Amino acid sequence: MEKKITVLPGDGIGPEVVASAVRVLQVIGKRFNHTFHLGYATIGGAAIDQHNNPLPDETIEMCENSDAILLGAVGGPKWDHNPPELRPEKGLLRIRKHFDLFANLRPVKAFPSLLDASPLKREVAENVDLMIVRELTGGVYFGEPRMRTENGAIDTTVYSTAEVERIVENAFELARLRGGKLCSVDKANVLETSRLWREVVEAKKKDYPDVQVEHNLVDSVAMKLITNPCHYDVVVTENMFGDILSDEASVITGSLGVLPSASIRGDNFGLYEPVHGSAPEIAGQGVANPAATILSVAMMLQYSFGLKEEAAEIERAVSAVFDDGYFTADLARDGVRILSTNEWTDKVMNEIDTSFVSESIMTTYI
Ligand SMILES: NC(=O)c1ccc[n+]([C@@H]2O[C@H](COP(=O)([O-])OP(=O)(O)OC[C@H]3O[C@@H](n4cnc5c(N)ncnc54)[C@H](O)[C@@H]3O)[C@@H](O)[C@H]2O)c1
Ligand SMILES: CC(C)[C@H](C(=O)O)[C@@H](O)C(=O)O
Ligand SMILES: [Mg+2]
Repeated sequence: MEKKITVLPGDGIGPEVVASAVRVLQVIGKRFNHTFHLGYATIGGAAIDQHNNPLPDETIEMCENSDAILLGAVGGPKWDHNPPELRPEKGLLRIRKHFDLFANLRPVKAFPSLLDASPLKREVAENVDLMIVRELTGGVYFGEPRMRTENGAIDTTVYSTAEVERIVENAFELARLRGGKLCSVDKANVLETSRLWREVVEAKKKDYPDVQVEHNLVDSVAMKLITNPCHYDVVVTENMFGDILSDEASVITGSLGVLPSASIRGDNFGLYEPVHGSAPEIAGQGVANPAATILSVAMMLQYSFGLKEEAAEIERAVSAVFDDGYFTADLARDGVRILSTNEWTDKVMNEIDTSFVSESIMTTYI
């Protein structure tokens, strides 16, 4: 198979974890005989510095000519006081909106060898296997008006019925393929958009008699996700609730550094990025955990390219390296071996192919 991937390293630890994920992609390409053509472009703070624009036109153009996008992370203190249109995060929001990537899948799976790194008791965290389906192109992130007023500020949560229907449908389909359980999360006791959300879920559930549905308020889910995470299979929710709940859910696994994500829209195209951010305080030190970005590549292989065996091989390799007792600093505890980002990536590559990679399978286009 031959595919074009646009790589957007971004800011902070973004370039470090993306470099690791690209190396793992190379070794997979070699072992399974695929050619991945990579084109690099800027986004976020790096793009502001070079082009005075967090999402330059040339980046959009390269992505439009690709089969998938791999992104690191954006943001950092350097740009925190920029005007809203010149913030790194604006580039991320724009690329999601431009490509209509409305479904953000954030799987949360406990790796057995990481359980001791979780602040939760082993019996609470083990066997967790849930999927947060976060609506990604609507809600308060994009609603108008948004502005400063004379005596305050305004943000607006907006959802159309169609926007809710498509994400809810997506979640029902996933629940059908997984454990058959769907928890819809809202704040229907307060918000009008949440009451619409609940109505849409109720209407759609007639088409999915095989899926068991519950509605829960977001504040209560924030608590139950920690006290009883095994209860959940698919969790579907609006943009901001999904953002918050997914970072919260990462503590179950031991580190935010292991949570991948896929942002998709119903065809094969998608953007793949770790759930975490640019972690500026550890950037440039070679200590970041690349697992989330490597696992995001696995999601790309599965969702955009239909390469299930290759995706499973990456997941197996990551798990095996943890099982062998190798971790990055975010997962440090007594009795484990701490490796740098690159050393840990080497271990994963070795798991996949002991002879590593030939540069010839990689070509840079554009
Ligand atoms: N998708 C994205 O690009 C994205 C997501 C979240 C935050 N951000 C941006 O990142 C910047 C920093 O935000 P933050 O500190 O709130 O969140 P963050 O996710 O960058 O970091 C939160 C904590 O987790 C740690 N961490 C995160 N990823 C890690 C990894 N791979 N390995 C080891 N430790 C890791 C960090 O060191 C920090 O302690 C902000 O500018 C924010 O806007 C970007
Ligand atoms: C950086 C920020 C805009 C982004 C979001 O809130 O969606 C991040 O937190 C994420 O989870 O991808
Ligand atoms: Mg977030």
